[in-house]
Amino acid sequence: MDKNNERECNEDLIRERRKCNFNIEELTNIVDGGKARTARRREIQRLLINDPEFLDEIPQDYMSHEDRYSNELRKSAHLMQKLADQESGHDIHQDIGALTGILKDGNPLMVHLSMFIPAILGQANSEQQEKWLGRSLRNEIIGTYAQTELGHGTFVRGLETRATYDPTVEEFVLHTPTITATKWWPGGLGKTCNYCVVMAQLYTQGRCYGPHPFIVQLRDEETHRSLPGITLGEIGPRLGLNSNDNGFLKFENHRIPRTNMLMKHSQVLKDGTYVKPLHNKLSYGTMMLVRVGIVGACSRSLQYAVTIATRYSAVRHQSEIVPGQPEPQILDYQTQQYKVIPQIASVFALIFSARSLSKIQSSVTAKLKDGNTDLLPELHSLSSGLKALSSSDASWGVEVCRLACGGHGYLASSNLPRTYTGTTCAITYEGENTVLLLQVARYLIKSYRSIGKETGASSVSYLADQTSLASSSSSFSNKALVQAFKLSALSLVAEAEARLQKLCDMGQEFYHAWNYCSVLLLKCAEAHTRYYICEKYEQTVDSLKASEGVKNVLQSLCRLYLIYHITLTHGDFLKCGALTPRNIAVLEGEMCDLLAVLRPQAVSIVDAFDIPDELLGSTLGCWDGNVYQRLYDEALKSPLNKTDVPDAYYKYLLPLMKSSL
Ligand SMILES: CC/C=C\C/C=C\C/C=C\C/C=C\C/C=C\C/C=C\C=C\C(=O)SCCNC(=O)CCNC(=O)[C@H](O)C(C)(C)COP(=O)(O)OP(=O)(O)OC[C@H]1O[C@@H](n2cnc3c(N)ncnc32)[C@H](O)[C@@H]1OP(=O)(O)O
Ligand SMILES: Cc1cc2nc3c(=O)[nH]c(=O)nc-3n(C[C@H](O)[C@H](O)[C@H](O)COP(=O)(O)OP(=O)(O)OC[C@H]3O[C@@H](n4cnc5c(N)ncnc54)[C@H](O)[C@@H]3O)c2cc1C
Repeated sequence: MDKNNERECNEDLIRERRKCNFNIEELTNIVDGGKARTARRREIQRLLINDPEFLDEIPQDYMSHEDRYSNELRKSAHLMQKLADQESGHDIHQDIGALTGILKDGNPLMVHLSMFIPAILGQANSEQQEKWLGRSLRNEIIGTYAQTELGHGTFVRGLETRATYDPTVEEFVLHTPTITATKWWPGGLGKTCNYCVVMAQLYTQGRCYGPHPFIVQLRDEETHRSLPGITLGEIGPRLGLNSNDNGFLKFENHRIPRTNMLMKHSQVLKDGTYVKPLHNKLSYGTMMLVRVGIVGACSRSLQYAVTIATRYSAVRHQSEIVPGQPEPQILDYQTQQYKVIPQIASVFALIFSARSLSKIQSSVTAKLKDGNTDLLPELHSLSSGLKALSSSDASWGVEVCRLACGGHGYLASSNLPRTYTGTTCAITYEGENTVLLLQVARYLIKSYRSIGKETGASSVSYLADQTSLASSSSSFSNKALVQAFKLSALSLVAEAEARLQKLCDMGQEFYHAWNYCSVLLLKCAEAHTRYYICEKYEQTVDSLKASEGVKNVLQSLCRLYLIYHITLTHGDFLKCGALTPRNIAVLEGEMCDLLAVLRPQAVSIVDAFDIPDELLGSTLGCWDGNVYQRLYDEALKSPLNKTDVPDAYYKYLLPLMKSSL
């Protein structure tokens, strides 16, 4: 589609784009993280969308379960080949964002890329990397990450799969002792992978040392048949990601060499001696890495959904605002703006926090190389909190966008249902959100109780700022609003700690008291993480070197985000005295003003997300706004439309209609 050719475009969208008062390309560069990254993303996307191999013969929704898998595997394999062929040496992990949308409904190689390779990088020692990293990067072996079992997902310490060391032959014996110990869920495990990293309870010299990672060959490298002692299969249809062949796996006393235990952090020596790691949660590192990646992935899903909903809201006309006048664009309804525009603001919140988290991760990783694990707990807390809030915000945001498109949003061809099912899974995988938030709360309470001790953890240093509990501000700058978030988080942590302490003073065991306070603890974790997001948003926008137009747009979006979230949880702000009822009322009024200010820029802001139509894959969200013709054309692809009268009519309906004669 030629974006300069207005003649092909819907008139409403032409008018919207003429209202733009900022430099779209500049905003695109901010979204991508710089001009060079925009250029690189575009180059990759051009490479993909001009390739007919990525086209589906028929829409996926009309394919059988097997055909869907096969079709996505075909495209995934082609994608890997294509990226490997590029002389410019694309780093698929760096460029993962550029690939969003090319593969639909999951892809069978996703966990190979996002977990198997990172597990080798993060958990294997140098000899092991020598053996497996190159092969996995060249796709000579394809792997997954098999941790979750039928009986245990969250509680990793409760895993039942055993790896028992046999020093006589220097092998581990992998065994699945019960039905509940069956590995269940790993992406690509069913039919695609021939290797995997298995998390199993390590037994040596008669002692259990807890879950550790092992690399295990599952299938013959020539025939792809599952190896003796291994039972493998796919777990069946899911809400979404149906081409991911999530699988099950059982071991029957399956033997692997000692050197298949991933030994970067802990080791089992030939005689069976266990050498412990620097920190006992280092074996959870792969999960932490992916949690960081999920924050960015969620911002991309939301970009897709909000691009669709905003463009459609500009094209769609419905009802009337002024009696007797033509039907307005639905984007002119304030309630519609309230659905869509905060989601645009949320995209930037997630982008900026993802970047900040990535930086922290890099510095913690660098310190780990020098044997310093001091900041690991803080990274665990931040990555858990941000993974949880980004996935729940994005899932809710995508669903709001779907609802904002009325009936058409329910159609598969809008691409909103699939965007939703592809996002909501992130609430569950890589650590169920409630569970991760309770990990954040654990860290907060611990930090609160150790006020005065120097930990070097900056994200919780505010907990020591007791004076701020008394100081509600009368100013309403963005900085002042961020302070209100801080006050609200601090006050919730203080309240939860006091409640816990009171219960313990009354004789309750700490763990019972913890469970009894866990709804409040969850709120603490959410408030703390929201404060982190708001602070990064405000700081990033404030320090941004940008043109006036772009800066104004981002400042308005940031302010909308702050106010929107205050209004959603205003009780917490009132309770701690950070804001008064009058303040809240003023902010609510200002939120409506901001919606009106941002409304004329909405289409241009989502244009700045720069998602090519071929990747957006939506009848409602295309750049040209030619919504109705596309909806009609897609409907014609339904196999039911191949004949005027379907066979099922003769088989079932006709007999029913004639039965009473
Ligand atoms: C080069 C590659 C680059 C990039 C690639 C990366 C990303 C790709 C990009 C985008 C991703 C997009 C899409 C996603 C892709 C794939 C998703 C598809 C597949 C999904 C896979 C999975 O779901 S795998 C399975 C995931 N499972 C879980 O997450 C389980 C959750 N449970 C747990 O983590 C733990 O059980 C628990 C943390 C809840 C509790 O652990 P437990 O051992 O029982 O804990 P306790 O003994 O109670 O101790 C708690 C103390 O331990 C500390 N702790 C816990 N975890 C950590 C950690 N990771 N690090 C540091 N410390 C940790 C905790 O703070 C407690 O400390 P105390 O001091 O308070 O005791
Ligand atoms: C699409 C998808 C892909 C996946 N891919 C993989 C993969 O590649 N590899 C892999 O190993 N796994 C994978 N998983 C599994 C995933 O990691 C687990 O489903 C997840 O960790 C949650 O565990 P669970 O299913 O056992 O839920 P449960 O832990 O049983 O959770 C059920 C409920 O119990 C609550 N709950 C549990 N523990 C606590 C607690 N301590 N405190 C309070 N509430 C609690 C939860 O909040 C939740 O409401 C995948 C899952 C999905 C959905």
